[in-house]
Amino acid sequence: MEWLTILLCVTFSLPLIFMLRLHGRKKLPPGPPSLFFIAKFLLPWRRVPDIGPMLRGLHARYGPIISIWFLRTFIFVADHQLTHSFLVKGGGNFDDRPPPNAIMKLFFPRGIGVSPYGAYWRLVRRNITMQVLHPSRIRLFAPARQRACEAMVASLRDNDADVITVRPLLARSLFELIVEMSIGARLSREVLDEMQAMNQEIFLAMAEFPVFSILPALTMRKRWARYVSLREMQSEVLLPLIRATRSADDAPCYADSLIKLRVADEGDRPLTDAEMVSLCSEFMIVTMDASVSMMEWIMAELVSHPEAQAKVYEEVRGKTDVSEGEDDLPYLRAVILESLRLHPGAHLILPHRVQSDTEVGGYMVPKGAVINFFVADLGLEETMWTATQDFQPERFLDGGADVDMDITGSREIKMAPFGAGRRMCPGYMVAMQHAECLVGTLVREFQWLPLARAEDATIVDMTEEQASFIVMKHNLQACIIPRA
Ligand code: HEM
Repeated sequence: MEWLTILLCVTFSLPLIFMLRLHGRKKLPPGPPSLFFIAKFLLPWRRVPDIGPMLRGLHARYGPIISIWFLRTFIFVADHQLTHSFLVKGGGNFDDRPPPNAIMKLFFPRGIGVSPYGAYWRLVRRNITMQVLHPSRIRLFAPARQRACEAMVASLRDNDADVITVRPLLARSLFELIVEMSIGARLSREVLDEMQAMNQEIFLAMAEFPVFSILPALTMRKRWARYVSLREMQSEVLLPLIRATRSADDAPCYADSLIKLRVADEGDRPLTDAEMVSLCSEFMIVTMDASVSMMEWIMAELVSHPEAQAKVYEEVRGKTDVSEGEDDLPYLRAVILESLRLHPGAHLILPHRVQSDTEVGGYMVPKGAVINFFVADLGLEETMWTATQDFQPERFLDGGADVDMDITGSREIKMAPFGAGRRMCPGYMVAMQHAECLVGTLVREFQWLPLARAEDATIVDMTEEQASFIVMKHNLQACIIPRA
């Protein structure tokens, strides 16, 4: 039944789409015919992230900026300078977001990431930046980081398994930390398990096949009903935690700031329950997988490169608190940057929407168009980097070619794992600090070795898989030796 509905929707949309594509074709960037795109991308088994690898081929054929018509103009950009022109030099013209798809609207209806450019977005963005992610606030969570690291090390010491699977270990420690930062609670293992499972289900829903997110009530009735009940559960679990009374001795958490926030433009009203649940779950769900994937790749590179691991160890040994953001771990910071260059997380950053007609690179970029930035290959571009395939953290250290690389891209974009411009990820500093803290602790306490396989005892399988992020196809497994 679901199949029949999809087929009918697509069939009846085709003539209209084709006519609309012809209209307005003149000055747009080149691109494949809409029909080709629909036939390839809107197949029922496609998932949202599948568009990344498809775009690589389209850019190779049509150039660094392409357009595709599907109910509106979609522009795809895969070039350092053009990305900089849009996101950094473009003023406010590209800082809007398109309306969220049905799944994002259900789970995060008033999240920062999906909010259109305007007063509400400025309010909630300023709030998270100043009240939670500002370095002075991050410092207050040092005890929480310490607890998460100690629990992680204890779980490894108590574990007598020969082989450690790294991802779930990192995911649990980071989740404990993120929960404490967002709702100020230290939850039991059972509650954390339940919340992690629920969040994972919501996260996977975000990558559903695009047609499902266009017409969910028609195309995926059963699944949609499940998602609606998940959203209800999400509110039931989170609201009491957000509204709970917290001790004045604890660091002020995200929920505290949301309760105090007032929307001045709307009669100075407080945030609604739905808004607070949206914002807290955005903090807990959307950011988790990106951070865990980043750390798993970093660990994989360190297991593959024992000489780099030894240098990280030299830096962190003897430090009780690894990384309090004092720039005192230059080599580990360089390892993180090098890993992000090679494994940038996602093919595309979040979509932006054009606010007024503009000409860029000789092409018309019309008002209302949705612009996507294909950032996955920026770190491998041979015109920008040397030895692109090699793992060389030294490039980011004194004397290295990229010592001045600016991850915010304000001067120049060389890689953009966190986006750039006014809608750049506000959590980039905390994400890197958490990586320093967790990875640094793992290396301080244990030596990490590849699995001893008969064929080659030094190889880690770095094959990528396109999930919601670019993840390791085979979760990193390693052997550990406690450091003396
Ligand atoms: C490795 C971890 C992370 C990666 C790779 C990442 C990446 C990104 C990217 C690419 C964007 C879109 C930028 C754009 O549209 O130009 C974004 C947006 C965002 N990120 Fe992150 N992020 C990470 C961790 C975090 C963390 C830890 C937080 C918060 C605690 C966070 C909060 C946000 C928010 C709220 C937005 C929406 C910004 C807006 O639309 O104004 N992220 N992130």
